[in-house]
Order: sequence, then structure tokens, then C-alpha cells
Amino acid sequence: MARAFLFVLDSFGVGGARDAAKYNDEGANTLGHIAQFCAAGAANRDGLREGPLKLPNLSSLGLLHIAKMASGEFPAGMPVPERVFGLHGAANEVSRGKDTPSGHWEIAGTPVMFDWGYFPSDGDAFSADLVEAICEEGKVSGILGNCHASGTDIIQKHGEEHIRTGKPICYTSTDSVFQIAAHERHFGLERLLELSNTVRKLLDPLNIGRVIARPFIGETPSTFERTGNRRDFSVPPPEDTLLDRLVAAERKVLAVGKVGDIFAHRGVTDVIKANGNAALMDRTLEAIDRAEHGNLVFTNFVDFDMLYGHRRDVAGYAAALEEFDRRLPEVHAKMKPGDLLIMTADHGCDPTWRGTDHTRERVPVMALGPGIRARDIGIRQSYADIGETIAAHLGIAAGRQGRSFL
Ligand SMILES: O=P(O)(O)O[C@H]1O[C@H](CO)[C@@H](O)[C@H]1O
Ligand SMILES: [Mn+2]
Ligand SMILES: [Mn+2]
Repeated sequence: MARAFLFVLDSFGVGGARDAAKYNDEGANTLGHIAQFCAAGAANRDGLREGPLKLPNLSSLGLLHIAKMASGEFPAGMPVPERVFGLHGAANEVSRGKDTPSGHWEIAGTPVMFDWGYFPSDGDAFSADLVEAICEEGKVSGILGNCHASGTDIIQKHGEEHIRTGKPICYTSTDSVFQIAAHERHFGLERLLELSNTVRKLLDPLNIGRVIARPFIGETPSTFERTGNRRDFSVPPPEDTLLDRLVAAERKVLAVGKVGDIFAHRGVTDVIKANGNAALMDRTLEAIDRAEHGNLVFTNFVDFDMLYGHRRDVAGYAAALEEFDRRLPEVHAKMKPGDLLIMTADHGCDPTWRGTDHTRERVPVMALGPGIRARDIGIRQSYADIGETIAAHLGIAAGRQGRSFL
């Protein structure tokens, strides 16, 4: 019985990307810098965590060896185990963007070799024509924001005006995204989702990867808070991915968290939503119980990126990693002969880095399962090797990109 479980720790990079300078990210290292801050006592938070970064389970699967391989150094303050129990390596990204869809599609065998459309960072992000079309077709009297921004900052800045005027808050980042923040009650969640759909269609000719609906609640800047009802409206991948190939071979793909949205629901048989890493882990464990021979359970753990990486919150990121690490034995306990678990990431988001955007980095690749012998699989030339490994493990035909490391 062969089953595969793929966990993407969203934004958990390990530094070392050869092309980092092209993205103004030379030296960025999500794991390395978190470990450094923790070891220096600069990531303590009362009641949350303290001291050096503690990831005993990930370390025993080779995470620290991966860090050394990817960026030249073991992470600071973390004891290096003598023996490693998993297949371990790092992977370069070949896709041009350092965004979530590019990373996930590349993992699934479809690197993004075209350029996404992006919005300018000087002056208005969105052209007058686009704003006019949004107002007309989306039936709103105007938009707020119209700039590059951090999603939590911009709702503090414009939230009250948004409630007063009904104008949605529209912003972007260095990713190919158009984000729309609106109040769940005053503006209405359904209306926000409809507007996002309308904008999605308007943006197709501009090659924009995603429209993201960002509902929030609260009445004042200090109480505004984004909710778990975020929705991503992605363009479909440019060609069939591992997920489509599995479905064509009559396999189930159980997509936990935002995975379904990222693949525009192509190649997904079961959509399982959850809010927050703890609930994502709970739903993943249930999906593993349900998964049958030949199935893939594919989970995105979004908190690392959304709540801590973009917020440049080192202590928060460290605590989330430690919590994830603590729950890994629950996954191990469910693994049966024939199961393969791969853990990786889609890009970096170094919480010590300038700005609030993703960082171009290598990602860790950890694979384990009963009967899979631990070894060093080196630096892989593309994330696509991960998807190919799953294809080989589940016994479907090889795709066009990547090489299995099994
Ligand atoms: O600041 P927030 O709204 O979290 O936005 C972040 O989330 C987007 C999608 O991951 C990224 O493009 C980044 O801009
Ligand atoms: Mn991501
Ligand atoms: Mn992100």
C-alpha cells in the first residue's frame, strides 16, 4: 500500500539561493536567522517561548544538516544529532517568482518559467483604467490603498474610512497579487468574494497570479483583525501538475488548507479547510486516516508565512516551528508500510529581513517512511524533484520535469 503525504511549511527557507542577489535577498536565511536570534536570546517572549530554537524531531530528520548543505553553516545554538533518520537535502527554485503559487506548482512538477505581471511600487499601484473598471463592474464608489503594503498595517490605516465609505482596501506586494481587504460585516463576506471574482477576471489579461480576499473584523484600528475566511483566486497552473496526473490515474488528492485555492482547484478531489497550523495539523491527521492506497494528502501550513514571516515576528515564527516539531510524532505514529512523508517549503520569508516580503532561498527537503533508508540527497536543481518522487512512489508515469530521489 503506497500513500504520500506532502507538507509545505509555507516560507520555511534555509538560505543559500544562488540567485538571491537578483531578488535583493543575498544573505536571507529564514531558519538560519531565526536560530541566530533565538540563540542570542533575542526571540524570547513571555509565556510563548525562550532560548535557543528547539526542533529535536526535525533535527533528527536532517534539518540541521540541510541548513549546512544549503547555506554553509549549522544553525546557531541547536544541538546537531550524530545520526539522521530521514532522506535529507535542499532544493533550488527555478521558477522566476518567489511567490506561493510558483513554489507549489514547481513542487508539483510545473515550474513557472514565464514572468508574472506585477504592479509598480512608485505612485499608484493600479492604473486609473483598472480602478474605473473595478468600480463599475464591482459596484463600488472607489478604492482605498492603491499601493504596496503589509496587510495588517493597511487595515489599521484605512479600516475606519473603509467602514464609513464602503470603499474596499486594495493593495499589492512584490508578489504578483491584488489583495482586497474588506470588513466581514459592514462590507459583507459574500460581497467581498464576489468582488474578488470580478477583479480576478479583470486581471487575467495582466497575468496577475492571484487575487486574495482578506476579510477582517473589529471597529477600531486597535481591534481590527483578519479572519480565517481568506480566499485566494489563483490562475490555473499553465499545464497539468502532479495533482492532475494523479486524478487522471484515478487517485485521490486530499488538499488541506489553501492548497486547493493555490491550484485553482485543478487536480484536487477533496478540499479540506482549516484555520491555523494547529487545526491544519488536526485535519491532516484525519486525512491521513482516510487516505487509501495511491492517495496524496497535501497540506500547506500557512501560519509560518502569513502570521510570522510577513510580520517579521521572529519569536512568533520560532514558537510556531517548535509547536510544529512537537506534533510530528503524531504523524509518525500514523505511518504504515508503504507511506512516504515529504516536508518542504515554497520560498523563504526571513523574519529578520528588510521589508515584509518573501525572500529567495533554498528550501529543505526531508523525506521519510517505513523502509526508506536515511541518506543525503544533496542540493536538488529544482523543487520538481519532490513531485517526481511522489509520482514514482505512487506508481504513476513520470512527468516532464524533475527526477525522483527515491
Ligand atoms: O501582508 P499580507 O496581506 O499578509 O500579504 C502577504 O500575503 C501575500 C500572499 O502570500 C503576499 O503577497 C504578501 O503580500
Ligand atoms: Mn507561500
Ligand atoms: Mn506569503
